[in-house]
Amino acid sequence: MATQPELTIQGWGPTSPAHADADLSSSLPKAARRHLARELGWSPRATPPVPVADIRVAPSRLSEQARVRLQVLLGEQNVRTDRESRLRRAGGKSYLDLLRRREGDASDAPDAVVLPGSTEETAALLAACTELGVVVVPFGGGTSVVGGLAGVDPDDRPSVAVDLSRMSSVRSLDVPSSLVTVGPGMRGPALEQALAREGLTFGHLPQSWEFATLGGYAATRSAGQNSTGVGRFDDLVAGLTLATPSGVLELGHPPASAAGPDLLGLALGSEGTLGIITELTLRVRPKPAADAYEGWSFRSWAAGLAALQQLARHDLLPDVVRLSDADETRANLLMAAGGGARALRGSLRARGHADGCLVVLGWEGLPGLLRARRKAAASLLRDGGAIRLGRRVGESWKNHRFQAPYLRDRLMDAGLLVETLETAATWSALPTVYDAVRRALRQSLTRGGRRPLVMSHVSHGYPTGASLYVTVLADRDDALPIQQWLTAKRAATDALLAAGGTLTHHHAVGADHRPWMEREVGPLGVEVLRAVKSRLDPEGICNPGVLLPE
Ligand SMILES: Cc1cc2nc3c(=O)[nH]c(=O)nc-3n(C[C@H](O)[C@H](O)[C@H](O)COP(=O)(O)OP(=O)(O)OC[C@H]3O[C@@H](n4cnc5c(N)ncnc54)[C@H](O)[C@@H]3O)c2cc1C
Repeated sequence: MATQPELTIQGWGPTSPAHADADLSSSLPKAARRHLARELGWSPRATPPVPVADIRVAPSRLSEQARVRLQVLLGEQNVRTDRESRLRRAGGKSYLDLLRRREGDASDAPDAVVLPGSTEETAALLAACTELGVVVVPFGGGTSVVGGLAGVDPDDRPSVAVDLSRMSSVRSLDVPSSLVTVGPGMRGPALEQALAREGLTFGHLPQSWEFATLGGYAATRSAGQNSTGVGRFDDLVAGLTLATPSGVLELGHPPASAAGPDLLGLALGSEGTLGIITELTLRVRPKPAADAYEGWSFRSWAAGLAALQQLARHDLLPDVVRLSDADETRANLLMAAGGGARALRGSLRARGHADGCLVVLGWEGLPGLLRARRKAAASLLRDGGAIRLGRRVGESWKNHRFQAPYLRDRLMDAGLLVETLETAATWSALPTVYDAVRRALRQSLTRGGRRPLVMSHVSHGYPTGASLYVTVLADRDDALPIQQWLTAKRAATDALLAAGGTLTHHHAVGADHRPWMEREVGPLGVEVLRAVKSRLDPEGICNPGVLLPE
């Protein structure tokens, strides 16, 4: 089991503090900084995080009796109550998480961190915690952006973060069946490395790929940048093991079974509320023999959406599809430094696409098939009014696909609110949802004449619709930063649901979306989920603060 780098406490990246020597001027070209200042009415100001040593962590509430019991089960070194271990497992990486950590607040840190090494140890741990009245919060990569690790318990019992990093290796590989079985703490880079030796790939590439875990993806029903082609994470799970306080469930029967409702679906997206995923069997595929990433431009958002809908209808969606609206396109073009980017901006202006919408398409697979799909799609795109910008734009996106979270830290350092939200809608509802979210965010975040910048893209296409991903930047209200975002998020969520969007397309429910869960699945739906939970987790110790409404 190789050691995986730890995520920094107050931001993104493998070191702490993240990229300490980088600042906004070295991270963002001058033209992009000027654009942001103009759009937002914001002047960069230094708002650095407090030193990590000053972050407040309350004393552990785990009793001596509980600590000894867990140590007997897992070994002394796998039950940790030191400040550093607890601080590193406090919450996730949403804007609110980062704000709190940057301000020196880690009051949500677990009382201890425990590291089971097997399904049997995990099951025994859950049984012991049920008896002891200790809450368990599974901890994968700690990249939740919806408060999935908040550990809030209505009964205020002590809590342990169950760190799954000891279970992070490939357990078996069945090449003829294209199946790999892994531990839940494994991350994408390590899995890809192991599969590459056999000419295989898994291909799930969310932006958090460097740090998130396979167990976390399953627990949140994640989607990756290539999900239009390879499928969402839940499509790629052939089976899993779920350790619960009431016993162990082995779910999923590849290649297929008609034995009643699929119980595997209960574990996918369960966010640690039913138990802990201790093993996953995943579908893999041969490494693509060829790929082609390219850029196209539409004159308008509406034209872009219509063209993507045509591609979807004719089963011609590429493996990666990202259509940016005019605001996101402008910002992306300004962020790309160098002569090539300047020439591209000039050429778009000359062709009447100065306020156009960029779409990145990524194709992967066998060369002949790839050529045929691209050719057929190109003809539909041209019919829809698109102009081809070539491979350079697509390759540039591909090369920078994991960079945005690093930039977020620098923007926060300079006094900005930076957050994202996401939804999905049918092709017919998508334009309304887009308008509604933008309006709600703009109304909520405009203050003193300063407006936010709301940038969106459509990605993850389906025959029936697509996901909508929104990035919002605004001048931060330094007096009430948390309240500022909570108000905006509430307005945006109400608006997108009213317009026909889903509560979440891939970030999951966590603590943040709980208040709307009943609206998504209905009161009876919530009761069904509660009934399952009370059978598997009778004392309600499994991540009580998420998914199900209070
Ligand atoms: C910068 C950034 C970019 C992101 N980009 C994407 C993206 O492109 N696509 C996407 O889908 N998401 C994205 N996310 C969100 C996040 O990465 C996903 O939700 C991911 O699936 C979480 O995985 P994790 O291992 O970090 O889980 P954690 O954050 O550790 O946990 C998430 C939830 O799952 C539970 N959990 C974790 N492991 C297990 C387990 N083994 N058994 C049971 N429950 C478990 C936790 O208790 C928690 O409720 C992004 C987040 C960040 C910060």
